[in-house]
Amino acid sequence: MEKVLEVNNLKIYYKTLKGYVKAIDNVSFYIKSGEILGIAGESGCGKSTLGNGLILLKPPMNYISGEAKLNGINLMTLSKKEMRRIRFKDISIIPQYAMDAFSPTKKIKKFISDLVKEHGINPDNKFFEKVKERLRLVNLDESVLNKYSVELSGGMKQRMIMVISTLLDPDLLIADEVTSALDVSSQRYVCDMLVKFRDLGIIKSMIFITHDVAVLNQIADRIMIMYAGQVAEIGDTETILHNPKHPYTQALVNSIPKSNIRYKEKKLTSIEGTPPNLLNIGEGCRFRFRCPYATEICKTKTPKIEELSSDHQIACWNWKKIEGENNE
Ligand SMILES: Nc1ncnc2c1ncn2[C@@H]1O[C@H](COP(=O)(O)OP(=O)(O)OP(=O)(O)O)[C@@H](O)[C@H]1O
Repeated sequence: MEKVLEVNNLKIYYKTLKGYVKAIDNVSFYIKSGEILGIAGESGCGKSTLGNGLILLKPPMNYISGEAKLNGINLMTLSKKEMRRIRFKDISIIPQYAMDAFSPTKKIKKFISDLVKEHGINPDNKFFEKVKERLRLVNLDESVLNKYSVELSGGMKQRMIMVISTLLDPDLLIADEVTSALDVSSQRYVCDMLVKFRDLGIIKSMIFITHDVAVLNQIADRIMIMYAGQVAEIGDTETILHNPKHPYTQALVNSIPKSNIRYKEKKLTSIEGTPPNLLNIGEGCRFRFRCPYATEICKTKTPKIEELSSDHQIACWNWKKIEGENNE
């Protein structure tokens, strides 16, 4: 099994005047070649810090320890120059709010030309033939190249961004909240397109970040659930969405409106409380303040990642007890 990305005990903190915000705190996971890993969790759990940190570690982000190896090379210790060579080509990101990144004063063609020139690529006719081929793939007419971004709809812009971010066929694409500003049918289209990009080998693998765990049913092979800067549970999509073991994953999945129940009729079971402040946060399970199953050990010791199978990991002291109670 070829691992495109291997993250081990990664810690990325924000340095602030009051201390460290422990946004990524001892996070480990991997992504196999050809795989789409969904990352979900509430706002502030560290999803974007993880995605952005893999691409560009910039202040106040501080790399503390651990590793994130892309094809065996630890991204965390690369120089700025080395990272610039890899970015866009080997690892690429569609950042949150990417749609706002287009310049209003540049036509799309000029925007693309300037971008690729920064990465040492000559935007000649041959290059634009490839761009047009990719545009056809996402059902965009090549005339969009001569338009300004304001002339494109939200869905068109998102498709344009998918094309641009994958132009150099990166091994790993990080898609951060790419569906959150879209209506349901555009969401589905974007997911289908990204899967197609993977199936065609344009990208090898992908991290798909979202606050909406339900979307992952359409796109992810495996899912990593994060809570307050740490991993709560990782498993294949079927397990996470239909047989989760961590109480946080269970609460998150229970809050998904079921498709056979009309939204208004379904009383959503929201998770009471809010995530903890990550500033100088200490030991103990970070979910304990909201967890109905928390016990003494949860207050003092951070749960270790336990391997239920090679593809299913969980960080909860009490998952077996919870399972026993649920089965009673
Ligand atoms: N520049 C910063 N300085 C200090 N703390 C920050 C900074 N950016 C983010 N944080 C904190 O880091 C933690 C993780 O934030 P992050 O944006 O990665 O979460 P997220 O899951 O992507 O949330 P969202 O979906 O709202 O972007 C949060 O506690 C957040 O307040």
